[in-house]
Amino acid sequence: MHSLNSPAVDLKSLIRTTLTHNRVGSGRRVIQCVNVNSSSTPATGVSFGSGQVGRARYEWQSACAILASKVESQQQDTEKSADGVSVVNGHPTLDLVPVKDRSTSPAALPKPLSIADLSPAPTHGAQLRVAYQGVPGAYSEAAAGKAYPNCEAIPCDQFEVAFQAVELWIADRAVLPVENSLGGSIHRNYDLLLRHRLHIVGEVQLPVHHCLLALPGVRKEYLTRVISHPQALSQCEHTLTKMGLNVIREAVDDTAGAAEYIAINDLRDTAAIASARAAELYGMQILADGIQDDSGNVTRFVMLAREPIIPRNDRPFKTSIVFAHDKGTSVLFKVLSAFAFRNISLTKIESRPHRHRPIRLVDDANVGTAKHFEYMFYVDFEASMADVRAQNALAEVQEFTSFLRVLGSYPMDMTPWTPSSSAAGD
Ligand SMILES: O=C(O)C(=O)Cc1ccccc1
Repeated sequence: MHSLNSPAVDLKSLIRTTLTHNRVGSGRRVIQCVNVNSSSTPATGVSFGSGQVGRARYEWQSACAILASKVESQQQDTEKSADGVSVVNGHPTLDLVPVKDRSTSPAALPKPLSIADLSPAPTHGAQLRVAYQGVPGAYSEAAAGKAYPNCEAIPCDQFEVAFQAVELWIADRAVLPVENSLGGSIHRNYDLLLRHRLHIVGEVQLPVHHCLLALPGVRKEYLTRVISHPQALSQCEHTLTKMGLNVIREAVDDTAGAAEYIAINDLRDTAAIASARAAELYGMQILADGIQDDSGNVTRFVMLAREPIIPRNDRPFKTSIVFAHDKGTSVLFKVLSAFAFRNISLTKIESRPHRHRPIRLVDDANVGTAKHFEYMFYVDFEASMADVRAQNALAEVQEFTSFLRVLGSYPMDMTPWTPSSSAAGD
């Protein structure tokens, strides 16, 4: 997949370049941020609701982080309860800054945060800072606005950067798309949830209404290429074919970034699949509106924070867990029955290859060697960790599993259902 906003970078080596790890005094590990980009143009965050509140990137870079063991995320830690600091989520309204109030020049829009910006913010006001992957006009930005209407949305060039922005206190929350009703799970983001130590503190479901965008004056017949986020491409696949477009599809990091790329490079043979807001921001025309294959196209995002919220029982909650077992998948039935016996509904189950032990070899002298795949299972269920049924179910699950972690217990998005209209006519 191409990254349009920045050249392809090896994140690990960038982290090594940007952050020097020292030991001080007692042997405590110190992560020292090096100002690698002090001459760069300041990046400002998009503010929802209350107008633009700029925050200069060089301000962030002026301070150094002393954050013991916060950067290197550890995998496979067992967390069996969720308690801590309260965070509110799930506000129903979307309150974006009107595009006409802002400059429409791409150069005036906030630049996505990159790994070079990962030094901590100075003390800040009450406005919540929410990191998302993409550039302004991305659906993740809209999800941030739905979850936290008055937040300052901070664009990041990679998901990894959005996670680290929260871990390093540059942002208070990260918003992460995890699944789509048409395209399915965004697998990479499940892996990131496991690799990092952030907690899921909320979810929002966003109806996604895709448009086909091109530069002004470009006609469909001129197009040879359509670029977008892989999820957006797959959500519009049938409609693109029905439209008779003879184009190659190319995956890029985010939808709005695709529009920005076309605008910056004056590409007259390329269209982007992105939001109407991205069209306005980057001066693109909408060639076709509502090109998702299904009008009920909805993406689920989760909000992440450094601390879990205190689970409650007075409104619908969901809990997300991940578990593994070292003796294959036979444990799955037992785990699922722990929920079934307590009448707890599962809303989602996903399996991902076990990163450290993807294959288990079982030798049978007579017939050869069986190669079993090993998995991490992600399960969402409809109960709060404050609910004794959920506590008992997890106590039982713990008996069967070699690894169990509660990713978060958080309020369900209960906003009314408003499907977006689609060109597919279904
Ligand atoms: O690329 C974006 O705009 C995103 O936020 C990711 C995405 C892509 C397609 C549907 C929903 C979210």
